[in-house]
Amino acid sequence: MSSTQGKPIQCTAAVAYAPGKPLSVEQIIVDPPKAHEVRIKITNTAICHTDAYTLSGSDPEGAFPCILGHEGAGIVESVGPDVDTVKVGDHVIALYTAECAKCKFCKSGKTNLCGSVRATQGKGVMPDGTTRFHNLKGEPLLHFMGCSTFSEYTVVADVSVVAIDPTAPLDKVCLLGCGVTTGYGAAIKTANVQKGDTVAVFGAGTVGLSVVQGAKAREASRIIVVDINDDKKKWSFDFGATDFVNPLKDLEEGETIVSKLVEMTDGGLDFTFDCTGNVKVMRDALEACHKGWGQSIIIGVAAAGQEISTRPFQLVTGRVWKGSAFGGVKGRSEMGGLIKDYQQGKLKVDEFVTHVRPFNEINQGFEDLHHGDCLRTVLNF
Ligand SMILES: NC(=O)C1=CN([C@@H]2O[C@H](COP(=O)(O)OP(=O)(O)OC[C@H]3O[C@@H](n4cnc5c(N)ncnc54)[C@H](OP(=O)(O)O)[C@@H]3O)[C@@H](O)[C@H]2O)C=CC1
Ligand SMILES: N[C@@H](CCC(=O)N[C@@H](CSC=O)C(=O)NCC(=O)O)C(=O)O
Ligand SMILES: [Zn+2]
Ligand SMILES: [Zn+2]
Repeated sequence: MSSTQGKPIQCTAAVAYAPGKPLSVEQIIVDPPKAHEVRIKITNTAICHTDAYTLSGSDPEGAFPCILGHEGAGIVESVGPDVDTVKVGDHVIALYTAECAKCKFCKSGKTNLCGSVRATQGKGVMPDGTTRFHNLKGEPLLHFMGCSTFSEYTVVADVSVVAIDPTAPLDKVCLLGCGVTTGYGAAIKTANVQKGDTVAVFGAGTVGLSVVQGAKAREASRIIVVDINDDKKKWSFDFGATDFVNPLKDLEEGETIVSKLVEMTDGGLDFTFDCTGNVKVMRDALEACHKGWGQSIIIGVAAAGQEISTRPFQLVTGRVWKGSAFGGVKGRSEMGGLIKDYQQGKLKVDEFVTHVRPFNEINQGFEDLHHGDCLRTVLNF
């Protein structure tokens, strides 16, 4: 039993008090876990583009003040009553896509989305409707995506955490909490890319490059990365791309990115993936699909008020628009397999860690995201 069990803990966290404002690195109080809750000592967290999106104020679910962060790993400090899936000392990854194994979604066998805690998660509270965080003035602080990994200690629902092999390095596998799993899973689960398929990936960030490595693992014949930043070219080839197209530089007069891709692949792609969150790119990605069967997978998160559009004829003629959350991966039952793939050298993770910073440099970590030389910044507590 830990000496802190059952007691509030004072620790460092980064509080998002208002959209568009830097995070405030300060001391907060983290209450003990209630029934079916787990308190985790976070050792490492990375910053995902989605954290920046919510902090910017573009997220319709964004509620402040809150503690952001959802790509984190750590060690269980204590558990509340009725928790039997993890125990004190377990090494864990927080899951923004819960898996309860009991709800209609989990039992359907058709989706990795779980209905057990999603409604309260979207409101920034624990399943009982309250928060476990407050600042030193006693003001409550909201949770985020059921994870809130930008705090040295966090409390999550027991369905939102998975124990992992303790030999896996937490400062690397924290990336399996979102970006790497999302892209890799989108290729191998949502799209289920097969040997010989042609694939185009729009946006060569951590998510897009993870799609690339999933497509490569499935032996896709052509993996074309489309990105507006030439600095992403080398990484694209390193992760398995066969071609790189920069639509700002590589198009002839009269050519569009759609016509270029259709021409490169004799009629269009078997699979395309949007990993940008830009709705115009989503349209291009759909329209670059092969007539009759091409599927376009939307992964990117678009700002509030944005909508996708295309001519319905694109769908009438057999192209399919799909979405993917957390790569279609069921976190509690499938994370162990991804960790094994990583440990056996089949899944690249370390290569995404381009920047490492102490936790108190978190605001500089958000700045890193805007630079072409950054895939992921990992923060150490
Ligand atoms: N559905 C899900 O489960 C998840 C969704 N996401 C979402 O996925 C998206 C990608 O995340 P992440 O990889 O972390 O983000 P990044 O910002 O690292 O990657 C996005 C990439 O797209 C490039 N890009 C921007 N605009 C265009 C364009 N018009 N055409 C081609 N490329 C473009 C960016 O270039 P530049 O660097 O020059 O801006 C960057 O290289 C985000 O929208 C994120 O919110 C993330 C995780 C899970
Ligand atoms: N809150 C946003 C929705 C954001 C979103 O689509 N999130 C992705 C994960 S992004 C991770 O970095 C997701 O999994 N969505 C499924 C879900 O249940 O949230 C909004 O309201 O637009
Ligand atoms: Zn994310
Ligand atoms: Zn469920």
